[in-house]
Amino acid sequence: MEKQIAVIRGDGIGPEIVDQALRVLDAVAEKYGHTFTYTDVDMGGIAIDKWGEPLPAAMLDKCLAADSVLLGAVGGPKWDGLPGDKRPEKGLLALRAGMGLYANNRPAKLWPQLAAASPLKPEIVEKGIDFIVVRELIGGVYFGSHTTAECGGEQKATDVMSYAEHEIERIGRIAFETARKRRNKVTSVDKANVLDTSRLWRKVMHRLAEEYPDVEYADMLVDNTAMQIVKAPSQFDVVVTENMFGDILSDEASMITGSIGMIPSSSLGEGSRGLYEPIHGSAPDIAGQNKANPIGTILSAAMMLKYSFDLDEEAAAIEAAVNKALDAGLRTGDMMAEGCTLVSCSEMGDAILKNL
Ligand SMILES: NC(=O)c1ccc[n+]([C@@H]2O[C@H](COP(=O)([O-])OP(=O)(O)OC[C@H]3O[C@@H](n4cnc5c(N)ncnc54)[C@H](O)[C@@H]3O)[C@@H](O)[C@H]2O)c1
Ligand SMILES: CC(C)[C@H](C(=O)O)[C@@H](O)C(=O)O
Ligand SMILES: [Mg+2]
Repeated sequence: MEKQIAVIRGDGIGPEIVDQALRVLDAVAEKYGHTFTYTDVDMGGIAIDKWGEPLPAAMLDKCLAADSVLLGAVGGPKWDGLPGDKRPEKGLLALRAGMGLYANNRPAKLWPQLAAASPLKPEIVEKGIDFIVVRELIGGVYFGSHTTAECGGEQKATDVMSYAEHEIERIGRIAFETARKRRNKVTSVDKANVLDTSRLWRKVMHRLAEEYPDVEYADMLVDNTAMQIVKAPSQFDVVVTENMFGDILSDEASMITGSIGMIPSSSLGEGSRGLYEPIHGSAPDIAGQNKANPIGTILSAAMMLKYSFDLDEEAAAIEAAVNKALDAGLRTGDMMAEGCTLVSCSEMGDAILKNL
């Protein structure tokens, strides 16, 4: 199979972790007789420095012309002072919207080897942590208008949150279909006791739940969900929610599985082309030190093989190679535990490559 992949290394630890994922993709290509070619795309802080904007139109075009897109992470303190529409993160939002990627799939699955790295009590961990946050990705407050204006002698800032029924329905369908392939349970998370967007969200989800009578359905308020994720995570199978709630809950969900550095994600729209990225950020505190955990990015590459290219066996081979590295007790600093061996980002890459 021949595939062309747009590669966005981005900022901070982005280049380090993406390089490890590309080594793994190359090894898979060689082993299974595929050809993967890569097109470099500048996005985020590096694009601001080079081109004056976080996602130049030509860079979005490169992504739209590719079969899929692999991303490290963007952002960092260097660009923090910039206005909202000029920041590196704006490039990421423009990319997601420009590619029409409304469905962000963020698995929170505990690798048994990392049970000791979870901050939860062992009796909670033992019950199992294996759920998916299905996050709406191109609507809500992220994409409403953002303004700051003078008002009565002080500044007033406004961010508008809105959702149309069709935006809720399409992500809801993804959640119900995903649940059918898993344990048949959807928890829809909202703030319907306060927000109109959430009341509409709930109405549309209830309509869909009637279409999927075989799927167990529950509503949950977002504050309670934040609490339930640490108290009893085994109750969740598919958690579907709007953009900002999904951003926050997926970081929380990642941490109970041991480390945010382990969690991959896929972002998909109508076609097979997707954006694959770890859920964490550019980790400026450890950037350039070869310390970052590359596994979230490597597993994102595996998700790309599976969801965009239908290469299930190849994706499973990558997951098995990661599993072996964890079995051997290799850990980057973020998930280090007693009795394990501390390795660098590239050494983790070496081990996963060897296991392939
Ligand atoms: N998708 C993205 O590109 C993305 C996602 C989240 C944050 N960001 C941006 O990243 C910058 C830093 O954000 P932040 O510090 O709030 O979040 P972060 O996820 O970058 O880091 C939070 C903490 O987790 C650690 N961490 C994250 N990924 C790790 C990995 N792979 N291995 C080991 N440790 C890891 C970091 O060292 C840090 O202590 C900000 O500019 C933010 O906007 C980008
Ligand atoms: C960097 C930021 C815009 C982004 C988001 O909020 O979606 C990040 O936190 C993520 O989780 O991918
Ligand atoms: Mg986030």
